[in-house]
Amino acid sequence: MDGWPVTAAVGGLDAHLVVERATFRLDVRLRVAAGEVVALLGPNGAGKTTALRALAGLQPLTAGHVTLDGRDLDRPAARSWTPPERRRVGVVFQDYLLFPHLSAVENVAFGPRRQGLDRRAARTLAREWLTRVGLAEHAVRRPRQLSGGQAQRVALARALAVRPALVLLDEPLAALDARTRLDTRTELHRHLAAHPGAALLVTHDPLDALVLADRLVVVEAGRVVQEGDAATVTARPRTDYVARLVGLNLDRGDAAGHRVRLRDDLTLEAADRVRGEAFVAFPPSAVALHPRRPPDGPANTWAASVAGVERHGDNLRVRLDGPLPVAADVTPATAARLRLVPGQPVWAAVAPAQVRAYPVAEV
Ligand SMILES: Nc1ncnc2c1ncn2[C@@H]1O[C@H](COP(=O)(O)OP(=O)(O)OP(=O)(O)O)[C@@H](O)[C@H]1O
Repeated sequence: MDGWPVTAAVGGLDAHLVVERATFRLDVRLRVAAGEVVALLGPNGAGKTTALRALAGLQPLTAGHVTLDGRDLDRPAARSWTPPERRRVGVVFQDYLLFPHLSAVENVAFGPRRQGLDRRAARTLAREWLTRVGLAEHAVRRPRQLSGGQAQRVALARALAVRPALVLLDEPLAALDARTRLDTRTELHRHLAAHPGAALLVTHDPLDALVLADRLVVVEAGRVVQEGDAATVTARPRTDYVARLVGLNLDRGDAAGHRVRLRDDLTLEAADRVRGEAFVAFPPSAVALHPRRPPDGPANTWAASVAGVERHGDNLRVRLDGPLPVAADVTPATAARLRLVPGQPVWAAVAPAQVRAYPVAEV
């Protein structure tokens, strides 16, 4: 028993997804309110696809439940199970985009037809949806006569045309080139914002998550490691994966007031006052590099060596070895002046005002 009330999800998704495999266990609780867009993020193999497949009904649960608008779709303990085609769930999956032998309008009309609409009404509805996604003039084309971006829009129209209580999108923009991706992202945002049901989106791209989602849920190794609105998750990462995703350096130590002791030989001064176990996070742009120990006081400086240098926008990103393995962003001029080559010893400094500290225990 997972102890969640059966009726909790009136108007949205309430799920406790437990899927056991030989070498992997997914155990994730998810709630998505009607009208809310949630992004599911995580590294390769974290269980994102397994979670989407379980919600769609393509992967039965081992335990837990999927409850949509107050109705159980899967609850092994009660032997309750609804097959995929009877779930009010629309999917936009990479390996399941469109029926290749049907035209765009037939693809979109397929779901409404199966829901009982007659042929003419289903086609009218499908044409309305194609107009809505800007593809009215492509209605009779087959999927192979469409560009990747157009096929993606038809797939979205097909998913939304059945008025799903939940729409699931698996990396909806991954296959698109940069320009198409930008336009499609903007359009997708408009359609998801207008969708009255719940929406769950899997992505590797933090930008997609920030633009499209109201809330982020991060999974690693089958578990939720962090969730919250974009502002909180990006400002207060709680795992290395999330820190990399949002581009921050992250470490943890023991805090007393503004001081956080990370190692015996390294204490950082932070902008925030915390007590007990704490994370510290700061951006690579806050780390200054010096050839020698900076003269103006020992606060937040440490000796390091250059592990590697890579391009990062207009600047260079320097990976440092030493007591604090962090990244520092420097201008090409600074890199040249410091002769930053692998193995080079440097001094790193970070201003206390730029170091955020927050408790490890979630409040
Ligand atoms: N059919 C399967 N049989 C057994 N194990 C599987 C199967 N499909 C996936 N797995 C395992 O389940 C785990 C989760 O895989 P899943 O595809 O859900 O991850 P993901 O987060 O979607 O990853 P990616 O970002 O790489 O798509 C992995 O360890 C994977 O190896």
